Amino acid sequence: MTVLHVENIGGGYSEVDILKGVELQVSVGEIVTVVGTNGAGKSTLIKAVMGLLPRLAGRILWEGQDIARASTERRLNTGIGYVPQVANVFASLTVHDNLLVVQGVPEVRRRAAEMFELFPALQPLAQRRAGALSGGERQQLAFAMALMSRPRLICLDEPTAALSPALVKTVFDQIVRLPELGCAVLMVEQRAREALQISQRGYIMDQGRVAMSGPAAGLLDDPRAVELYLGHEA
Ligand SMILES: Nc1ncnc2c1ncn2[C@@H]1O[C@H](COP(=O)(O)OP(=O)(O)OP(=O)(O)O)[C@@H](O)[C@H]1O
Repeated sequence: MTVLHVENIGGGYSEVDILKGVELQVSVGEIVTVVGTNGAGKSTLIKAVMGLLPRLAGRILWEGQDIARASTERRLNTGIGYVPQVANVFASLTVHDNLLVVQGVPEVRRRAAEMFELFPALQPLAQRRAGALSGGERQQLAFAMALMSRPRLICLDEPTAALSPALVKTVFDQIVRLPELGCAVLMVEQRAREALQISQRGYIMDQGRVAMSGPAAGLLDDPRAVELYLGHEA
């Protein structure tokens, strides 16, 4: 069952179109990855889904309702979670307080306790200021904050950016578990091969358009996708 249907969207930050007729779907239980060339519009697509793009044409159907003109707050409240690439935690607050300040969460202390079970590495850091976390710890906190409201879809903007190879694995391992929690994933990633390896389906973007799409395993095996966009296995 499709939960998110991005229907032929266009738009951008000014009068120049960055997205040009992008079509994309995410179903229940899926991990869907968007990869592609630098500047292709991958992060812009995530911003469009979250209502953060100044100019947008087309429809974004969330569980059948068009949310293309809804506020970001409403999208968050209707079950879409978001982990931005930067500025994704409050540096001056403790880890625990970062979880407690998430808006509109019932039984917030109990949910925060659940997050410490889900991300055990955060438990001993509960009283540390988030500004003093490592990159990987901070990313786990950002995930935990997004999961506090039990979203049915989470949008991740380059979740492994600036992480060491060991931490990249930890973060991808966390992402793989999200569908089991009832949360589908739409992720934009520079680490194209690794991200597709944990995904059911993928989209390859080039200059604001979807150049190729399909089952992730098929894209990883496609000579044209490998040659133009994914590179050969290391
Ligand atoms: N806030 C902004 N204002 C104006 N133009 C922007 C803004 N953010 C991005 N752009 C432009 O939009 C285009 C697409 O950027 P975007 O960040 O979506 O690409 P991307 O595919 O995520 O790239 P990368 O893989 O390099 O992160 C680029 O030309 C970029 O310069």
